[in-house]
Amino acid sequence: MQPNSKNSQWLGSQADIPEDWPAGTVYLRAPYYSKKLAEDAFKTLVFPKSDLPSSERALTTRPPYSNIKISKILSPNHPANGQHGLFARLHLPPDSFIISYLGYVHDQNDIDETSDYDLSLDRDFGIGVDASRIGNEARFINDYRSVVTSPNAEFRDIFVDIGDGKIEKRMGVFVLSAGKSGKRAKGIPKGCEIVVSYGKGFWTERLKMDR
Ligand SMILES: C[S@@+](CC[C@H](N)C(=O)[O-])C[C@H]1O[C@@H](n2cnc3c(N)ncnc32)[C@H](O)[C@@H]1O
Repeated sequence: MQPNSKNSQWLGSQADIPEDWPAGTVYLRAPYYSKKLAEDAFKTLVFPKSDLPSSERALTTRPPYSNIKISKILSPNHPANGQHGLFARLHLPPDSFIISYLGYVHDQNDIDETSDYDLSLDRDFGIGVDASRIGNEARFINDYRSVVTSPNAEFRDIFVDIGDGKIEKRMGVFVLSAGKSGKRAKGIPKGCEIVVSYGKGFWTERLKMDR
């Protein structure tokens, strides 16, 4: 994998690579942009700080992430038994930011239809982030179905301050809010698995491919 003009700081130093990281998958510390990504699409993702709407807040985030841990699932009742999942290393309060989802940023002309790690980043430009071969800890987040009764985290747009006066739009993983009734006020307790909803569409496509 070679850097191109759209990429900087994408490869982690060896010191950043987390325990249990799979051999053969590249660990990223920033998104890796496809060289086929059109310039106008790229400019909607990386833009001057002065263009960030005043309603938005810029985050900073980089490894090592002390709040989470990749672990192998060793529970016969878990539908992803034998695979990995992402777990809270400490208590994660409601609405708190967990990590950004990093991977190969691509458009619809450059898509791996078989990937189970491709997350939509910008619907207008048809941009996705595919973490099947390159990514960070977020690629290990499982779907809540048949694991627990409901998700405890979700994806939200985030804006990251990447220095040099630039902002980068990414997908971030957040703990769900406490909810009106406060039933999620606990957030995610230490040791619990972080799970999202992939959406019914993920599983319908999966069933079609399995046929
Ligand atoms: C984005 S990956 C999640 C990380 C994956 N467990 C791993 O170790 O690489 C998505 C894949 O995880 C598995 N998976 C995630 N959630 C699942 C669930 N609720 N039930 C069954 N399989 C699940 C499926 O194999 C799915 O294709």
